[in-house]
Amino acid sequence: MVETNENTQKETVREYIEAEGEDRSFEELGLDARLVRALLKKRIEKPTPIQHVAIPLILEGKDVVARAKTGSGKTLAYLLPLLQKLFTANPDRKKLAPNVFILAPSRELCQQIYVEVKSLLELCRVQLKVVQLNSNMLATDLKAALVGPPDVLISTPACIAKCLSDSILQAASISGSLETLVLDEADLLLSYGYENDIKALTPHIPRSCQCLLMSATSSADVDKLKKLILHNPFILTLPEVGNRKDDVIPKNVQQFSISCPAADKLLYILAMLKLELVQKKVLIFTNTIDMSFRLKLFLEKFGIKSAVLNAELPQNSRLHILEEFNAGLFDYLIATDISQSKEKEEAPKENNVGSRKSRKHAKLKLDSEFGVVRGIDFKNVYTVINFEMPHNVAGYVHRIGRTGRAYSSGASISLVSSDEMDTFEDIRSFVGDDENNGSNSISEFPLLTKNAVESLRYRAEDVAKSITKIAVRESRAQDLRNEILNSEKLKAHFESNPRDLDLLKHDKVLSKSAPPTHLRDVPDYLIDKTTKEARAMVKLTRDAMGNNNRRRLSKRKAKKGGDPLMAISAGVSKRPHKAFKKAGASNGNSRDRQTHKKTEDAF
Ligand SMILES: Nc1ncnc2c1ncn2[C@@H]1O[C@H](COP(=O)(O)OP(=O)(O)OP(=O)(O)O)[C@@H](O)[C@H]1O
Repeated sequence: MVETNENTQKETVREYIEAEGEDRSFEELGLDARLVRALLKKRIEKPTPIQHVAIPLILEGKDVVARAKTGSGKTLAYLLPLLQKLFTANPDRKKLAPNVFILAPSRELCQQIYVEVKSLLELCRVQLKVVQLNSNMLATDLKAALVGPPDVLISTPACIAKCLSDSILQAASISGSLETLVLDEADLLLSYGYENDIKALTPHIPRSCQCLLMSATSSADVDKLKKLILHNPFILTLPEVGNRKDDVIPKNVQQFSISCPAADKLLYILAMLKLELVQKKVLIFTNTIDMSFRLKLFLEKFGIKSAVLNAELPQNSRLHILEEFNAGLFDYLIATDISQSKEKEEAPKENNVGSRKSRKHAKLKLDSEFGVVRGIDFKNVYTVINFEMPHNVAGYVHRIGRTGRAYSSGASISLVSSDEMDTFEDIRSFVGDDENNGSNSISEFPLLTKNAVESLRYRAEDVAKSITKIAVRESRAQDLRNEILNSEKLKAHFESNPRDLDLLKHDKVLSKSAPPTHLRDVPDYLIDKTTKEARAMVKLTRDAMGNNNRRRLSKRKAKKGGDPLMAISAGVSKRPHKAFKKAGASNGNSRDRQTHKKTEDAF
């Protein structure tokens, strides 16, 4: 194996960026006209920085390790050149196994990559065989899928290892045919317990195979993989996504916090959502599944419908919930991304169902926190709310990374109680909050006034009391039963109608009794002037962003059978309207005035 000389390579890349400039178009990066046209149809016009550097290097056949922040477009950075190489490959070359393996840590991610590849191929009108395999498939189905063989195989390392050990894939065929190997979300693969599966594959990776490692964070695990698989890679850690810790959160995400007692969190989130002080769509994080159901039940009493997403749900349901949320069929998704051994919520390996192997690894438990959401491209999420704070900085970075994807903007609001203050301080210092320096990365959320909160206290506390532990447990069990039934229906249905999103709804009301009508609307006399102004401003921005049209548009497209994901991206302008800048919000509080400018930019 050639010794990796990272320093030399880093220098080369830096020189490369400086020499080539940073504002080249996709054509200028050497991309095929069909791919450029396909991107335009997806409203993707200019490369992101990681694409800017990675695409030409991958086209040249270099091994690449790319580290770029969440939402920076890493998937297209490798997919575009990889497809282009397949477009121009000699069709008569020897092929006994797929030419390209794309390995990702979860089935959700495999599915996401698969959908992206299929849509690019459809738009390019190029016929390539792409398959997505998972370990739960029967050996006969795996064999049938590999007949051909396909050009691109998207899977988890566990499934590849299974195919090898069951002789569904022949080691010699891989050695003779594999041209490109991608390890996506490489920082997760080892911590998800895939080390042995990857080691089963490595001896069969031919020396000529181009290897690409994509990750959002650097870690000892990425280094280990690098040594295991790569020869002399280009290490891409772009200056703008460099090692400085304050670079980790995308600049287009405005971060806010609200300090409040733990017991008041339901009240605070109710005030934010009910008074429409945050921009939709909203992704809300809780630390336990029980809390997500408590929150869902609480919000639905006030007429706010939401869906829950967690590692306990069957795979098909999880994929379907994601699809519906991405298509804009509901605006509030409550996700639980932290596994609680107490609750047996392990989320390891591809299907996030606890396994013996995974439970052995304490390290896995820590990293499996991100099993449900890490790397998932939630479309058009504007606001991420930490209803409960993540347990560490990495959790924060990955949660916040679900908004502000690519060139879009977003906001995050963290509800911080006194017992979460230590973690919050760690996060603040990590993201570069330094009061002494006058820099303030996480500001106090300025739109929610004390009056607004207090106006809802009586109702909120009354309703919160009615949501007992038993009610939460029953709802959780009910939802799981529903989703298991759904999952079977979905499986059958998706086989014949892969794009039909309207079959099942995931944001349905769980309470046995209908929400009381008097809680649905907040009477006008309860809302003070400042809150009304803030709400008007958020509404104005929403209108300007076209968010109100999104729902209608996506539903219409979904009914027609069009690609709902594309329908959204085509329908939404991600830029706030100028008019918004003119609208103001002030609650008379001087600290709020200080952050006012920042809020204008954010919303
Ligand atoms: N050049 C571009 N211009 C605009 N949007 C883009 C561009 N490239 C990718 N996107 C969009 O940005 C979003 C995020 O891309 P992607 O999922 O590849 O990010 P990522 O870097 O893999 O993030 P993560 O580390 O969280 O997985 C996707 O919706 C993608 O379609």
